[in-house]
Amino acid sequence: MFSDKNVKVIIGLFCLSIMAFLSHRLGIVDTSYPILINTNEKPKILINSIYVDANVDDKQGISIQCKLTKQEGYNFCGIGIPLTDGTRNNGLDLTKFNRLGAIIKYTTPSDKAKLKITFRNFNDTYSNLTDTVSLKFNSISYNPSLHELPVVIPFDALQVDNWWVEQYKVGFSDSQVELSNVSYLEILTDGMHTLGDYHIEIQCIVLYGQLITEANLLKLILLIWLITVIFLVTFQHNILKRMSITDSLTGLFNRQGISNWTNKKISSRVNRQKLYMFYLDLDDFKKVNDTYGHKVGDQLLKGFSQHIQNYLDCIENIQYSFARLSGDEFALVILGLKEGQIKNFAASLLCVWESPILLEEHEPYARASLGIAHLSEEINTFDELLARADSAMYYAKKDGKNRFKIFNQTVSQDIFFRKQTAEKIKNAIIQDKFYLNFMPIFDAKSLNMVSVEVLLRANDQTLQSIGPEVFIPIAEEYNLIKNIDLWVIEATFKQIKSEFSLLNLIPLIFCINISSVELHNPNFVKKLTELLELYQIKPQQIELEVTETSLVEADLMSVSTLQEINALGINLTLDDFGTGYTAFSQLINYPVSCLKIDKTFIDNLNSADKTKSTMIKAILSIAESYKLKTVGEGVEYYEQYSFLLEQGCDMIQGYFFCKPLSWENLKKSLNDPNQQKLRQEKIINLSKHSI
Ligand SMILES: Nc1nc2c(ncn2[C@@H]2O[C@H](COP(=O)(O)OP(=O)(O)OP(=O)(O)O)[C@@H](O)[C@H]2O)c(=O)[nH]1
Repeated sequence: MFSDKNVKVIIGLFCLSIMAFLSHRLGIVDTSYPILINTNEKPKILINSIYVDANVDDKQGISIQCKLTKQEGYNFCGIGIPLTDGTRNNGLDLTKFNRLGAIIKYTTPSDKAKLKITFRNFNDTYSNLTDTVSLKFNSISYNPSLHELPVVIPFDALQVDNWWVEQYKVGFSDSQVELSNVSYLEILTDGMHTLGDYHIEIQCIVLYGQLITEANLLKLILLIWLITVIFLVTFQHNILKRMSITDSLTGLFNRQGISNWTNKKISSRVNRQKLYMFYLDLDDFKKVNDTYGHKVGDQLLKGFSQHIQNYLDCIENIQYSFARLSGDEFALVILGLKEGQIKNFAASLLCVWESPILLEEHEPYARASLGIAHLSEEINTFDELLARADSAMYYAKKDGKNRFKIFNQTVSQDIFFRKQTAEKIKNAIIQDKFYLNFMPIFDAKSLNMVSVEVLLRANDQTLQSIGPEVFIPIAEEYNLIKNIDLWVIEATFKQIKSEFSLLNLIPLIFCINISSVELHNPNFVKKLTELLELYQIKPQQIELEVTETSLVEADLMSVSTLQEINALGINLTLDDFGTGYTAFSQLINYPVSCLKIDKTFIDNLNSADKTKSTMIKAILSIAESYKLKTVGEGVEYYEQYSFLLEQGCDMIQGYFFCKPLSWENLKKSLNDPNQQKLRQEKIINLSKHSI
């Protein structure tokens, strides 16, 4: 619970407490008060009998000479030392002292004679200035001949004189020793039982005490501990509270912080119409991490947030809250902009990070997509507002990134559509409404069918009408793709098993597409292995296709998953090759055995622009040098086929030879020996025409 700093404070305080206690015990905080030096009042002779003569000499210390001439009644003689000017509440407070040290020489006719020391305390409840005897007698009697000099008398040994208690009829509470307002110190013979000379010579009387009593010191230490602990707990609580709303990397608010801020503004209902939420997501931030490393990525996030903050601080008449939500996602809530200003503001925000962000060694560019949502009447919480801005941002990304999109009716309808589609996908999985089609792939030279790409189809009408190119990305967005991938793999394996003998005679490879999320799914390879065993499928019968774009990140996990798949004996194809950013030299890092040239290159082969054909030539030549097989997909015309054949493409896939087949038609095609011949004849005929 406590931070290192707090632990240090506690340890420090503990040491100080011990030191204070030990110092107290060792007397370092002791104090003393020499009475004879500090009093200006004249000592007084105290006697109670006409048979006693006394005279005082106060030149060196104070001494008194008494002579008892006749023994009758109780006789005493001594010195009274006034400690005050005699006014009622002007006595000494001796409570901070705990002992008295005295050098008093006492000469008597008998060595049994005792000396009495009395502190006289004034207390309004029983004392009267006109009757000095009414001052309480806090006394001790001792025999000086039994003690070495100086004698030390602890105050604990003082007692209130009994005769005084009885004479003044004081109650229990007042018959205790009391030293808070001491007016006199008396040093007397405690009775004079033998005739003769009594001599009291007071050389020195010192009161000893401590600046603070042990009990008070302990109380003080306890109080300091209490205050410190309360302070530390409050301090710690504030730190934790602050941490709980702060992003540690950028120092901005985190999601909780901006949520609190925004919800307060929403509930205050002031200026609602001027509150806008901006959802910012950096574009292609993964690439920054991959190219420069996470440390630079972190610096970029900091630099980016600083750029925006600096910009916002220059804008007058707005209130804002800016937060990092997670990863490369930020939220900005602005209060004070009018509707007409929003587009300009968003456009200027996009310019803020146009210049490169200067880091120690690199100068990476930050680009971001913005989603904007306005606080309308039907929105009551931060989360609702954020969800809208997030959806709008999603569209800004889809439209090409580095732009802004304001949440509107179209966005809202599209979200509704996507949610509904996701629901349908879920139901289709549960109700087994998917089925498979098979797209043949032919050897470019022999035109023999060597493999088929497994295609997912849905029985559900809506899914059928929108097609897999729309519903598969939605399945990815709603995290349903893993279920679909496994469904396709298992369904394919079941079909292969059902035609075991046919597929034993005609070796055909089934190419199955898997989503990029499987490359980060630690259970995928295990599940794949289980299914291979369950349906007794030979790994050589299967090929898995991953899109090139899923490998852009080139992270270690993707590569290691690919290696594990490869180790099972399953070959890998890089699908849609040419659309991603894979440098050709990177191909060596991926354990793939085949490249599938993206359809967009083949579609545009006939155009005047020769960049596509140049690209195909480059891909084919690099594949040859890396000893990778190649497939040209989306071949629809003879010219496309002949170009690919001429350039050395190994396999061809496309409507030119065959459309996707159902399982039944695939079987028929496999069983028909004339099919290959027909394809060859088609080529021969078309080649004659083209000459
Ligand atoms: N350096 C750094 N990277 C992070 C941090 N948190 C998340 N990331 C990475 O940020 C990247 C976020 O990527 P995405 O937003 O999904 O993808 P993108 O590359 O920005 O692509 P688009 O958003 O589609 O433009 C991931 O690679 C995360 O691993 C962080 O604290 N520091």
